[in-house]
Amino acid sequence: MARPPAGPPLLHQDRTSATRLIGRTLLIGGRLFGSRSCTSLSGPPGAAPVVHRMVEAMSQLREEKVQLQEELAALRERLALHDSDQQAASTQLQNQVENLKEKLISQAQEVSRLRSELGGTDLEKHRDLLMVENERLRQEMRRCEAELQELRGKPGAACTGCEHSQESAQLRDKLSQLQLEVAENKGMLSELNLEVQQKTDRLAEVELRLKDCLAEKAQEEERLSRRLRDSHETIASLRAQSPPIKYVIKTVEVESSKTKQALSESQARNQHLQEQVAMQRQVLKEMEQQLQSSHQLTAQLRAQIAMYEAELERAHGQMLEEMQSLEEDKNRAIEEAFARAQVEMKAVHENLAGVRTNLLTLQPALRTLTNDYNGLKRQVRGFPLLLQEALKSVKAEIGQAIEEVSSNNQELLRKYRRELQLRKKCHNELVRLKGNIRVIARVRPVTKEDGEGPEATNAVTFDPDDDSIIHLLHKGKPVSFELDKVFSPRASQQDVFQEVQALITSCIDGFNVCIFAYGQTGAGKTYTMEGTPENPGINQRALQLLFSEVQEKASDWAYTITVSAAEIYNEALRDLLGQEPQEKLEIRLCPDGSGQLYVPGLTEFQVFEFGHTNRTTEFTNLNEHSSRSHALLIVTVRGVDCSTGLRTTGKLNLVDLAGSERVGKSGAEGSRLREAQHINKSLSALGDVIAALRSRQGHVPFRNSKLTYLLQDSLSGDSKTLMVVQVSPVEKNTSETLYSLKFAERVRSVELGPGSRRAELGSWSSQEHLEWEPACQTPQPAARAHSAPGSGSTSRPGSIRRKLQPSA
Ligand SMILES: Nc1ncnc2c1ncn2[C@@H]1O[C@H](COP(=O)(O)OP(=O)(O)OP(=O)(O)O)[C@@H](O)[C@H]1O
Repeated sequence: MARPPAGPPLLHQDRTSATRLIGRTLLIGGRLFGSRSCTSLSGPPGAAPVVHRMVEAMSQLREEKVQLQEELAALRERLALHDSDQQAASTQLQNQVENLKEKLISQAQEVSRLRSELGGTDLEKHRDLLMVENERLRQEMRRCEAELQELRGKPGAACTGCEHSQESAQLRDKLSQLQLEVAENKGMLSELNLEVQQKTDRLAEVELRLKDCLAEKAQEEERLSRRLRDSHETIASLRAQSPPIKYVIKTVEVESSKTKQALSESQARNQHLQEQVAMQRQVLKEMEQQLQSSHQLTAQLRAQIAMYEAELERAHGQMLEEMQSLEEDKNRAIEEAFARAQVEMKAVHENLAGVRTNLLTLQPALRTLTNDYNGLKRQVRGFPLLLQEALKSVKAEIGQAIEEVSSNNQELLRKYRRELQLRKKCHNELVRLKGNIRVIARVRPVTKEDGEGPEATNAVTFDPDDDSIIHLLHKGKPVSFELDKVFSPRASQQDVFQEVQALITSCIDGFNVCIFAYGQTGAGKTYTMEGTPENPGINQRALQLLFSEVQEKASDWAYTITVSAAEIYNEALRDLLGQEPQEKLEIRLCPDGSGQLYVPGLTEFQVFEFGHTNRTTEFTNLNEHSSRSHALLIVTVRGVDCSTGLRTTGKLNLVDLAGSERVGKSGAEGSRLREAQHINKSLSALGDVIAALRSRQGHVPFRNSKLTYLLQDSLSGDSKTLMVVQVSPVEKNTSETLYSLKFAERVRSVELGPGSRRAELGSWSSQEHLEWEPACQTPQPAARAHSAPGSGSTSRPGSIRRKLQPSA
């Protein structure tokens, strides 16, 4: 029988063929046993048919026997084939196990080789080397430090100065640099140590795993070989037992499949182990690379250390050289110094000899000096006493000097005041000569009409050293004005009159004089000009003065004083002493061609009596008795020198102007408004005249108002003019005060020219002649020049202003 070709001992193929075999065997068995049972049951008792059937059965059995024999042969053949397959498979397994063993052995060898090559020994060696290197560097450092210390301690080092210290500093720098590098090396060493430790640990782990793998492999191997042995035994026993072959074949087939499965498992495990080995190899390779880089690093470090050592060596050499040169310098310097010292010593010795001889000659001088010193000492002891006496005398001298100085000061002050007076006089004289309008200011006291509160506070101050200065605080701003004289609220009527009396008396000498009071309503104009019965003002005092002056001169001069009183109310001039006070008067030029003005029909009283109170006053919001008209008191003094016949005429105009309040502020309306408008118009006309006079214009607009027309004589060159600007001190009136003071300053700068005296020999002018008879020729008491109702001696002095009833 031909054996089937030995195929690959694959488990799958074997399993299918074995299954087919078992199936056929069972089929054959079935028939076999089936036919047997049939034979035993169906034997007929007849001969022929029975024999026939038996023969048939026999032949059938023979066929079947042949068939079975063939099948058995085939089975045997197949069994032999199976045996050879199994043998091949086991051989293959054995080969595989052998291979694995070899591989394991080689791996173990490789591991041991790696261990021997790269393992702990080399790394440890490397580490040891680094440690040794480190130790050597430390020793080097210590040696450098010791040298440095030694250099510092050397005596010559101190005198070498800054060069040595620079060298030392350099060395110190190098040393610190080396220390730094050693520290870095130390760090790297510790890192390497750590790395080596990690690698050693990993290697031990790999070894352990390899050992485990080997043990597993050995176990597996043993198990497989045991099974193989079992399989062999089974096969042998199968071979020995051929009759129950079917069962055995089946068992073998089952066993064979299990074996195959185990084989495949062991192959898979083998695969896994191989992968692990490959991985371990990879790890080992990486470790090798790391070790390589560590080697390189170590080599670099070594090179650096060698470089530093060389540098240190060089620095050390340099330092030694420097020290040597310094030592030489020092020795040289010492020698030079020594030589110099010897020379100097010699010179000193020589000097000493000279000094000794000098000393001998100086001894007598010293003796005298000692005597002097003793004398001085005695003097010094007595010095405090001397000093005290000197101080006393000096103090006395100083006291005397101070007294002298203070008396001098007093004298100077007196002189200064005198000079001041003189200056004033000179100024006044200058003013007179220049014909300036003199301007004085008078500040009234705060009255209860001013009210209370911040509006009634004082806004005017004075200069204590200069009585011509007035300060005004207007809206928080201080403004100063300089006038000819400023009277504070404390000034009396007499004080003010004293200032103007010289001016008044000059009209006895034939001068025209004009005094007018200007200012805001309620600022005190009437008070200054008229005053009160108890405390009269300029008007009354002027008349009194004139009368007393005239009386004093009565022996040589015959004087006549006449008085007229007029008011300008709403631009109408009215006679306050006439019979018809409502009659309007006109101002005319004198027909004598003198250019003088006169008022025809104006009542003129001779003697010592004057004006009745026919002055227009009215209530306003500002002043209960506010004057709404300009009031004029005209005093004419005519004199004749009894011996020479010289005649003089002086006119004194005393004007109390109406209040310069603003229309809006006064709250006036109707007839009061008209009054205010007229007053303002006349005052602005006065301003225009002043402006024209200041700027020396050819035309002065005197005729623009009755007031300026009437005052034309007083405001032109023939007259001596004085303005009293009345000032309210309170805060609420500062705007008006400012305006008044500005106007006053403007008026002050007007130059009218020196006043001229009206004196002439011969007759009076026709007008005067008509009105006056000289007292020398017919001496009589005061006589009326012009008849007027109510004439006669009205000796009661009083206000020349009259009061009109509000309804008038
Ligand atoms: N120097 C002063 N001492 C005391 N009282 C004064 C002084 N000056 C003015 N007065 C008082 O102030 C008030 C106003 O004064 P006065 O009537 O003279 O003002 P005025 O300027 O004439 O007013 P108007 O323009 O309205 O006539 C009066 O009561 C007056 O007595």
